Amino acid sequence: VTHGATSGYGYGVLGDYKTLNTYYYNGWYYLYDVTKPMNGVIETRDANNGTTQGGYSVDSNNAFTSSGQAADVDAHKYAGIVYDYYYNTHNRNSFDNAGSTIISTVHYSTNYNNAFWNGNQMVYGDGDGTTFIALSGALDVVAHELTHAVTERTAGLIYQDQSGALNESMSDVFGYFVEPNDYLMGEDVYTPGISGDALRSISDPTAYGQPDHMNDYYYTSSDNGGVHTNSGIPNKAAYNTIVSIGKTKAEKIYYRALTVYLTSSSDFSDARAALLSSTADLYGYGTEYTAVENAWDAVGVY
Ligand SMILES: Cc1cc(C(=O)NCC(F)(F)F)no1
Ligand SMILES: [Ca+2]
Ligand SMILES: [Zn+2]
Repeated sequence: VTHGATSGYGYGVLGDYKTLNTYYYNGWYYLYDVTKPMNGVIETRDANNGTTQGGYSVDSNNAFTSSGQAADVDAHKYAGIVYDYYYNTHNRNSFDNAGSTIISTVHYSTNYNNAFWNGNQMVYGDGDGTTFIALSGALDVVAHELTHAVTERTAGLIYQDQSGALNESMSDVFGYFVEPNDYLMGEDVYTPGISGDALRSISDPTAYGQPDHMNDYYYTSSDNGGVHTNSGIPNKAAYNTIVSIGKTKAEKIYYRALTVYLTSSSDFSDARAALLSSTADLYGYGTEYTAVENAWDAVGVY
C-alpha cells in the first residue's frame, strides 16, 4: 500500500507518552487523523515560530518524540479528544456539524502567551516559559478554542461586552465538560514555576480577578469590553448549575442553549432565559429548572 492511516506515538508537552492517529504517504508520517466518523479529518501544522499556517507536522519514523514535536503531539491528540466529545456527547460532527477538517497550527510566533481560533483554525503559541508553556499542552485550552468555532457556527455570540463574555464563558464551560477533573482553566500550561494556580476558575472566578456577580461587572473598553473578565459571572452560574444537577444534564442544557436559543446579541439575561428554555425542553419544570433559576439568581442575573 503506498499510503494510508497509521498509528504512531509521541510525547506531549508534559512529557507524557501518547498514541497518535497518523497518515503515511511517500516516506513521511503526517499528523493527519482520518479515523473519525463521517470522514472527519484532523490535521496539525507547525509554524516553526513564524506567523504562517505552517506546513504539516511530519516525522520520518512515526515516532514524534523530539522536544520540538511535543506541542504538535498534544494539539493533534487533544483536537481528536474534543472532536470525540462533541460527536459522542452531542452528535455534532466537527465544529460546523458538517465534518469540516479541524486544523491546528503550533509553534506560532515567539514567546506567544496565548491560543486562538482565527475563524478557520486553531493557533497555539509556545508561551514564554514563565507565564505559559506550549498552550496545546492543556486539553481544556484546546476545548476552549474549538468551542469558539462551535459558538461562531451556532449562536454566533458577538465578541464584545455581555455577548462576548458569554462567548468566552461557553468556551470555559465546555473546557470543563471536556476535561472535568477540575474547575480550573489552563492549569496544565500556566506558570510552570507555580503549582496549584490557573488562568481562571469557574468555581471561584474571584480567585483570578474575575467577578462572580453582576454587582461587580467590570465596565471597560479594553479586551472587547472585558470579555475575559466578565465571563466570570456566567462561569459561576454554570458552576452552580453543574454542582446542583450534575455534569450529564448540565452539558445537554448548555449545548441546547448554544445551538437552539442563543443568538449573536444575547446578553446575560438572555442566557438565563435560553438555559431555562433548554432545561424545560429536556427535563420539564421540576428540580432541574429550579436549580438553573437559583444558579443565575446567585450571580444577580434575572
Ligand atoms: C487576558 C486573556 C485571556 C485569554 C485567554 O483565555 N486565552 C485563551 C487560552 F485558551 F489561551 F487561555 N486571552 O487573553
Ligand atoms: Ca482544567
Ligand atoms: Zn477564548
